[in-house]
Amino acid sequence: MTKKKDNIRNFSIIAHIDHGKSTLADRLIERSENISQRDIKEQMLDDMELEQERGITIKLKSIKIHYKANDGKVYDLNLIDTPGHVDFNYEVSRSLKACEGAILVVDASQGVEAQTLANTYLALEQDLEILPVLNKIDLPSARVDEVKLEIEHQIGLDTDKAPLVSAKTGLNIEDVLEDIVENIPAPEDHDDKPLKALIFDSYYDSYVGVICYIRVFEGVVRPGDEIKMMNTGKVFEVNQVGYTSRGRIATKELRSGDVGFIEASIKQVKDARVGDTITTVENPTDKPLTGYKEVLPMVYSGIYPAEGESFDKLRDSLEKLQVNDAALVFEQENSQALGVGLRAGFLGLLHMDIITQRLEREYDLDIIATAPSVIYKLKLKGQDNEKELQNPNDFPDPTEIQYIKEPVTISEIITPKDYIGQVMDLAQSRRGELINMTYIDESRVSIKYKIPLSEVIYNFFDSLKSRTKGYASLDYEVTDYQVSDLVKLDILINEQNVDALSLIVHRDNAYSRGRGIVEKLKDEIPRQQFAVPIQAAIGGKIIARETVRALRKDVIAKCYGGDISRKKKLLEKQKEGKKKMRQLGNVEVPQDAFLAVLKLDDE
Ligand SMILES: Nc1nc2c(ncn2[C@@H]2O[C@H](COP(=O)(O)OP(=O)(O)OP(=O)(O)O)[C@@H](O)[C@H]2O)c(=O)[nH]1
Repeated sequence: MTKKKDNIRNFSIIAHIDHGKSTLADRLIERSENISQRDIKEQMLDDMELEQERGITIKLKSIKIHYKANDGKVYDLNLIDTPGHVDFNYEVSRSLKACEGAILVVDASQGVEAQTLANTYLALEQDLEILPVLNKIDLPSARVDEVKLEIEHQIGLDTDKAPLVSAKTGLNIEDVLEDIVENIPAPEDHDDKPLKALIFDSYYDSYVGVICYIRVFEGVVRPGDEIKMMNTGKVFEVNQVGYTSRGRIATKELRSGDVGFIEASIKQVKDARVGDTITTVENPTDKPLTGYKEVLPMVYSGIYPAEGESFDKLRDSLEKLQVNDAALVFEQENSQALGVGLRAGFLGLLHMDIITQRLEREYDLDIIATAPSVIYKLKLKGQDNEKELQNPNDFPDPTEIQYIKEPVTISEIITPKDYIGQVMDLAQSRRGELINMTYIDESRVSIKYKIPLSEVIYNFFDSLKSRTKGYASLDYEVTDYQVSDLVKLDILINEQNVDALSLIVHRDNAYSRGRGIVEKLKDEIPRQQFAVPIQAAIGGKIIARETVRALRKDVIAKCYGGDISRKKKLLEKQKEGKKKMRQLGNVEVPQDAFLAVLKLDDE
């Protein structure tokens, strides 16, 4: 039998969003012997500013907790943080692979939700021991017994001994730590084998280069070792190894079973990709760990500097973000309407939102993002190969198309049964095909649909939330490509095609999308000296039209001598409108108009 590293436990915390994962992590870390209560920042594992504001976990990290258990022994508990959003599922799976077990946090007032299940499945795929914990038992709305039953019925986990905690007040936190020590398997001892370590996160630091967070499965790694990334083939010399606790703490080596970091003067995270296997050049292991995947962007959008901003600054800023984000890709593109910009690929809309917000906040840039598009597969007549298509402006002449395929998802929606009707309405309006519907308990159902990805990314989640008063949850995965009747929808302002507003849509939705957009633009575009027609068209055929009527003389002249505050208001309004205008031909269009197209809702 293989020897075990009996003083080590490697675990993650998994949960549905907002069920208290980060709060519980903080409480566990507080119990660590070498960190005093005072040093704990709120939400210690989520230390990026944006993460804190949005209350979500984006970057993975690990932290070592020294815990003296009831058996009198001191354990190294390595807590590995996982992001909580579907966009980052691959990273979640790599983090879980680094562990032997997972704490499944379930909010005792909310019960099992879509992501509770989805994350549990991810953990089961990695063969982890899963320990359920009921959180928020301090809430009057907590329904411990019911939620225990839900966990037993839906997930099949025994909840008899599940700790009942309040991460907020710290109640029963000790039970969780004891549960970890007793029930999560210790890692195996393979110190004598060649090095085999998994990168489960990598992060760029401007002083030391990329810091790789790793789990060593076999062998030992020390400073001075020449290491090789088995999937990318890159070779580096290790400068330092160690673990994270209050900060990064250097050690002389990391051995099998350990979780820690490696620094090796690596310049960009692309060279130390999440999921890659590290071995040594001198004594390499024969096979890399399984499950490595190069993360590929799912949605693309044009990112343009706003009026008065420099393109070079935009490109430099995105390059800086890319150093730390292997999933972010971009290339230059030109728009007639918006000039030189970049076409960037993202894992999903949240990822896109995070990047655009970071550009605005950390790099102080004003940008315009065009409507996100998924990646289509296109085959032209007389050609043998499919091509990828993600920019509406590359849409070919329809007569040349043999077929276009679009990515489709399996989407699981969990909702209270009172909202089944609304959910089905929504899914059907988004070209959803029902796969099945199962009752989770008397009050809630899980509904599975096959829905095109483009429909899921287009406000689906927000519409779902508003139709179900926030109760429904969503999880989706792209499973397939299917042939679809897609067209390019053009938007014309003052008879000129605005390429940055073009979209690829399903023919059945083209009319309503076109109508929605022209109506929205009519509200967004201020009156000019002349009437401005706004049209939506498919292949030159106009399908919707609105007109922004011409301005009547000076707006202020009318309230001459009148109420001064009203006059001020008007002026302010004009000024605000002026602030972010974009000249399209001879029409001034506010930048917000581009956003309006993105935010368009069908409610
Ligand atoms: N009443 C009560 N509130 C809690 C408890 N644990 C967490 N919360 C609150 O629930 C909210 C979500 O907690 P987080 O720890 O941020 O949840 P999370 O699961 O980490 O969320 P993500 O990182 O966004 O996935 C916060 O407002 C917490 O203060 C608890 O035991 N009782």
